[in-house]
Amino acid sequence: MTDWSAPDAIDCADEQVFQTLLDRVETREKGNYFEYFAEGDEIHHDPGLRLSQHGNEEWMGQTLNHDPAYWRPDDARERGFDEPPAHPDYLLACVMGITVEDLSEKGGYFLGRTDVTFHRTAYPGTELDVTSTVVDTRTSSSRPDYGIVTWESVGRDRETGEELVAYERTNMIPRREPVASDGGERQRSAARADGSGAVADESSPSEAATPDLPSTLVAPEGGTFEDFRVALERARDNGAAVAYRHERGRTMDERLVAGLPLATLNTARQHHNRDVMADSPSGDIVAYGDVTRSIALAHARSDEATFRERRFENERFHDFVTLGDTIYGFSRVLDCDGEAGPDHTGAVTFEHVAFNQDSTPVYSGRRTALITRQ
Ligand SMILES: CC(C)(COP(=O)(O)OP(=O)(O)OC[C@H]1O[C@@H](n2cnc3c(N)ncnc32)[C@H](O)[C@@H]1OP(=O)(O)O)[C@@H](O)C(=O)NCCC(=O)NCCSC(=O)C[C@](C)(O)C(=O)O
Repeated sequence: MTDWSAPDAIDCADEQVFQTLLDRVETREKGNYFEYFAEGDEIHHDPGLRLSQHGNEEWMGQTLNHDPAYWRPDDARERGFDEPPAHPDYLLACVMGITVEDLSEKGGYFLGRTDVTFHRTAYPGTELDVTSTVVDTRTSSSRPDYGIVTWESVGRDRETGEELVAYERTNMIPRREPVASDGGERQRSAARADGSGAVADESSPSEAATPDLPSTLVAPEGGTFEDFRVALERARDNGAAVAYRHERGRTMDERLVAGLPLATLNTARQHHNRDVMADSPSGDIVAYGDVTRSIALAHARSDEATFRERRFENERFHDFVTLGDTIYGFSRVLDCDGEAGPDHTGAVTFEHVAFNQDSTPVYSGRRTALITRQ
C-alpha cells in the first residue's frame, strides 16, 4: 500500500500510474467564462507591466516598424519627443496583453477593436496600470458555445495616473458549457486540409458577382501629406480611388507568434500552446492580433512620412494567422485634413488591410495619422 504522505510517493517512472493520477485530479483552470462578465463590471488588471527599451526595440525590429525616432535621441528630438518613446503599437499591445489573463485567457477569438485613442506619449520605463469596464455582453447567434463581450480598457501611467491609451475591444468568449464546435474556422480549416487555401464559394462561377471597383486605382507618388492630398484630389476628379499595396511581406515565425505576445504578458493559449491548439480549428498556434496588425501597419508606414499616430477605428480580425503565413499590407486613402496637427503636418485617414499569401484579408482597420508635409 503506497503511503501518499511520503515525499517520494509518486513513481514518475511508471507512466501508467502517473497517467491515471492525471486523469483523476482536478485541473485548476485559468481565465473566465462568458457568464463571469456583467455589463458595468470594472476589472483592475493586477500584473501591470513596465515598458522597456528592449521590449520596444524587439517589437519594432520583428514587426518591421523601423522608425529611428523610437530609438535614436537625435531623431526623436527632431520629431518633437523629449527622448525616444515607446512605439504606439508596442504600447497598445502591452496594455492589451496585460488584460488577457482576466478577460480572454479562456479562449475565443479577438474579433475587433475601435476608438483606439492615444492620449499621451509613453516612454520606456513607464509602469502601466490598466483597467477594463464591461460595456456589453451578448450571446452569439451563430455559435451557441460562445458569447460576445465588449470591454473598454484604459492604460495609464501608474506613477502619474495619466491616461496613455484607451480603446474598446470585442472577443468571442467560451460559455461555461463544453465547447462542441468552433464555427467560422470550419471553412478555413477545410481549405487548408485540401491544400487549396481557397475558401469555398457557395455560388456557382456564373452567379458570382462582378466586383464593383473604381475603374482607376491611384497610388500616391510619395509619402508626404501633399502626396496623399494630391492623389486624393486626382482620384476624386476622375471617380477613381487612392489604393495601393506594399511590397514587403513578413512570414510568421515562433518569435512573432509566441515570443512577442508573451513579452506583453498575453497569456492566451492560442499563441503559445501548440499541444492544445493542435486540436483547434487552426491546428496550430495563431498570431496575436496586435502582431499581425503591427506588421501590416509597418508595411504602410514604410511608404509614408509618419509623424504621429492619432486614432484607430473599426479594427476587425477576419481570419486567423498561423506559423508560416506571410503578412502583406494594402492601403486606401480615405481623407486628408490639412488643418489638423502642427503646421508641418496634416492628418491622413487610411483604411489598412493585412492579407496573407492567399490574398485572404486577416485584419482591416481605419487609421488616422499625422503625416509630415514636404
Ligand atoms: C472569429 C471567426 C471565426 C468568426 O468567423 P465568422 O465568419 O463566423 O464571423 P462573423 O459571422 O462575422 O462573426 C461571428 C459573430 O461575431 C460577431 N462579430 C464579429 N466581429 C465583431 C466585432 N468586431 N464586434 C462585435 N461583434 C463582432 C458577429 O456579429 C457574429 O455574431 P453572431 O454570432 O451573433 O452572428 C473569424 O472571424 C476568425 O477566425 N477571425 C480571426 C480571429 C483572430 O485570429 N483574432 C486574432 C488572434 S486571437 C488573439 O489575438 C487573442 C488575444 C488578443 O490574445 C485575446 O483576446 O486573448
